[in-house]
Amino acid sequence: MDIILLVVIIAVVAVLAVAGLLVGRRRRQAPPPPADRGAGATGTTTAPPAEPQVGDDAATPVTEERRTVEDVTLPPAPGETVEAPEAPEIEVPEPSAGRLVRLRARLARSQSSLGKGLLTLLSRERLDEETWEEVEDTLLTADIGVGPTQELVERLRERVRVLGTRTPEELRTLLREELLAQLDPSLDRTVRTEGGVSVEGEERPAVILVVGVNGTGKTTTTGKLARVLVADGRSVVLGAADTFRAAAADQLQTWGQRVGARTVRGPEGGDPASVAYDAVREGIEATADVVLIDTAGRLHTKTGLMDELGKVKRVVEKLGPVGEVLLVLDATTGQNGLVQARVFAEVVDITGIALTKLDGTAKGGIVVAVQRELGVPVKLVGLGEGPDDLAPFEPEAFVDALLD
Ligand SMILES: Nc1nc2c(ncn2[C@@H]2O[C@H](COP(=O)(O)OP(=O)(O)OP(=O)(O)O)[C@@H](O)[C@H]2O)c(=O)[nH]1
Repeated sequence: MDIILLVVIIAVVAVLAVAGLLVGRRRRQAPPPPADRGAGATGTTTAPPAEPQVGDDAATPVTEERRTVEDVTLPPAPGETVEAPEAPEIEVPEPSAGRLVRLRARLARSQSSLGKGLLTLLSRERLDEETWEEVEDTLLTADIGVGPTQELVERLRERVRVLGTRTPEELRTLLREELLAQLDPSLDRTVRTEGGVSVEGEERPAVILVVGVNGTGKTTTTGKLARVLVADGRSVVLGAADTFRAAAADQLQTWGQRVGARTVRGPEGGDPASVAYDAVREGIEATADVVLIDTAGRLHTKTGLMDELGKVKRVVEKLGPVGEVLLVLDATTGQNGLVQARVFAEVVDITGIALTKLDGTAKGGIVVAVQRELGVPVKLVGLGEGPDDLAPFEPEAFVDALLD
């Protein structure tokens, strides 16, 4: 009998000890503060209580209001249609035709010292040596370059001499013609967006490589160009081959999303050529009209740049031809821009120039200088930070704005 009593006592003590241990462990696992549970439920009295979390103490009383079936989002019943989450609104950019005319006031403002300055000088009663020197200085200050300046001054002197007396109208016409001649209006300035054909004879989207030093507005220009192309009825795939900076890919993707263009990107620091290849493949699969590839220009040595851009081009050309290599130059950097242009031209065949930030400099003459330097036309000009502030370059509209 005594033994049975002893066994019962030992069993009771053991059960109590085990129960004590369990309760102690639970207490140590502090439950999360109520505010952390269920984002959005904080601060409101009507919000449904949060879902219980793993590790919550079942003994903690639920003091919040009970949720009703209306408060809980239930999974759809079989066959029930669910509304898709709202897609980001796609913008309809304005057509590219006539953009330069729209932006004319901006050009007139920034370049007035060139156009109006020249007109004022040429309207002087006596055109002596000193005045011609001032004409020359005005042209040089506007970064037209030494060769074109000498040519222009020579031609102006000759024509003014032949003209004799000059009316303001005659002077304007004369200056307009001579400035226009320096811009060479006969150059083909269309951005090449016709698709190509692969070596196997299959149709391919047009491929445009955008190159240039970082900070010139390259990524912004690629994004703006996507808008220009979409505005003109082309479907576009973007390739974020500037893999050095994740923010550049994010920036490009945002531009793309705004006009419904997909952006192909790779890991930060990944192989730019591989991103470019994937972008073109995506363009082929999606039967896009144009694949626009933003490349990196952060390379300090010419060999590095050559290796990288050369590789991007070679790899892309395995899929189809590259129709256009656009060099982005910042007009505000003046002669430095020309140095960059020279380096890039040695590395890759440039087919067109996009000159940015013309709204922020009086040095519009760089258009003439860079065309002369590379023998390649300026095809696009950037005239502001707005999404539609990139315009196809039209020499006539440009000169008219200078002389406004
Ligand atoms: N005023 C003006 N600003 C411009 C123009 N084009 C670009 N920008 C600005 O120039 C700055 C640099 O542009 P980005 O596109 O970031 O330059 P990036 O060359 O791609 O440089 P990374 O992003 O470092 O590769 C941005 O603030 C643009 O808004 C232009 O035509 N006019």
